[in-house]
Amino acid sequence: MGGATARVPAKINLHLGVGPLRDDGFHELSTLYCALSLYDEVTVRAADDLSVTVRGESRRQVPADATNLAARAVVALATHAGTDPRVAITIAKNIPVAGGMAGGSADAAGALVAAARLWRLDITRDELLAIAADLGSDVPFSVVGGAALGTGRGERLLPVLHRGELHWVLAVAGTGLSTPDVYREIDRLRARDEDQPTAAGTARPDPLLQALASGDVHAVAPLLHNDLQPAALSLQPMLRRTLRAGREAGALAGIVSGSGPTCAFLCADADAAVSVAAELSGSGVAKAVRTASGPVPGARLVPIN
Ligand SMILES: C[C@](O)(CO)[C@H](O)COP(=O)(O)OP(=O)(O)OC[C@H]1O[C@@H](n2ccc(N)nc2=O)[C@H](O)[C@@H]1O
Ligand SMILES: Nc1ncnc2c1ncn2[C@@H]1O[C@H](COP(=O)(O)OP(=O)(O)OP(=O)(O)O)[C@@H](O)[C@H]1O
Repeated sequence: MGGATARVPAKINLHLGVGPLRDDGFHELSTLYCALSLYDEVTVRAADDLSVTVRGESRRQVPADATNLAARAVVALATHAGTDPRVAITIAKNIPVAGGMAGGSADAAGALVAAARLWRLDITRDELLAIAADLGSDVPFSVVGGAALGTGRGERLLPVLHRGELHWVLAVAGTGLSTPDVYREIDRLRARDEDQPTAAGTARPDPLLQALASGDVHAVAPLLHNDLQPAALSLQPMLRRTLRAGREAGALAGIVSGSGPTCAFLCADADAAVSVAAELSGSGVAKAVRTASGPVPGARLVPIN
């Protein structure tokens, strides 16, 4: 029986502005997404039952049942298309789990793209993106990739101009953070300290957009911003040490990635990233240290040889 495989990148948010809590339980965002060269691979094959197999070091942290976001994606697509959803899904997991890098969203996006191919669906990009948005706020970006401005709850995307490649070091923490917990914590901190001088809210990050278009990493570095960082630091105070260690190791800037706890360090070039990664690895502040670059394209079918 045939199969299809999609390769999907992780993401970081170069800017994450969090506005007010909406009536539907989501926060209004203004975010600049960037896809990074750290990939999961999702394969779907026709089968007698819907099943999920996860491979990779972190496989035990990922549900291998119908609650897996990739399985939910396949069911949502099959329902939309009136197709039998029974496929065997295999996820080669490489993106940190519960790390703030949209790992589950990447797998959902990969499952959509691979299943659409397996079933030879005649589905428009907009239909696919609408299904993606129902699965999670980050899923449309995992489909699209590159660099994009996200508004609404993060699902409304506008591609942005970017020049050159940015080089990153990622410090992966030993314990994950739950995204809803981090949003709840920012609400708690905001209710406590009504004055939020550093919050970006829903303003568009124009200076960062210009810096990204110019391709000047030294202009980009001081403009990285994450409104969720105080909440992630409040829940995992050790991350302060990680951020300090990255800067001391020679990174131009460091931020918590999305809802954390992965910390992302922007470096001057690929050589600098290798040297920062080596130094961070020795400092013992992270469970794992990786290098990656971006922006890279979103979910793509892997050609079958
Ligand atoms: C932190 C980010 O990764 C930044 O890109 C995203 O905002 C999170 O996106 P995601 O993991 O796809 O999140 P979803 O699965 O859509 O939502 C999970 C939970 O996160 C919170 N959530 C998410 C997105 C948003 N704009 N406001 C929120 O408050 C809500 O409590 C929601 O129930
Ligand atoms: N395919 C999947 N991969 C990883 N986690 C999954 C998957 N499906 C369901 N989950 C569950 O979702 C939780 C969040 O995992 P995920 O790796 O997506 O977090 P995240 O990267 O912090 O998300 P985001 O950056 O989108 O907020 C995990 O604890 C896991 O139990």
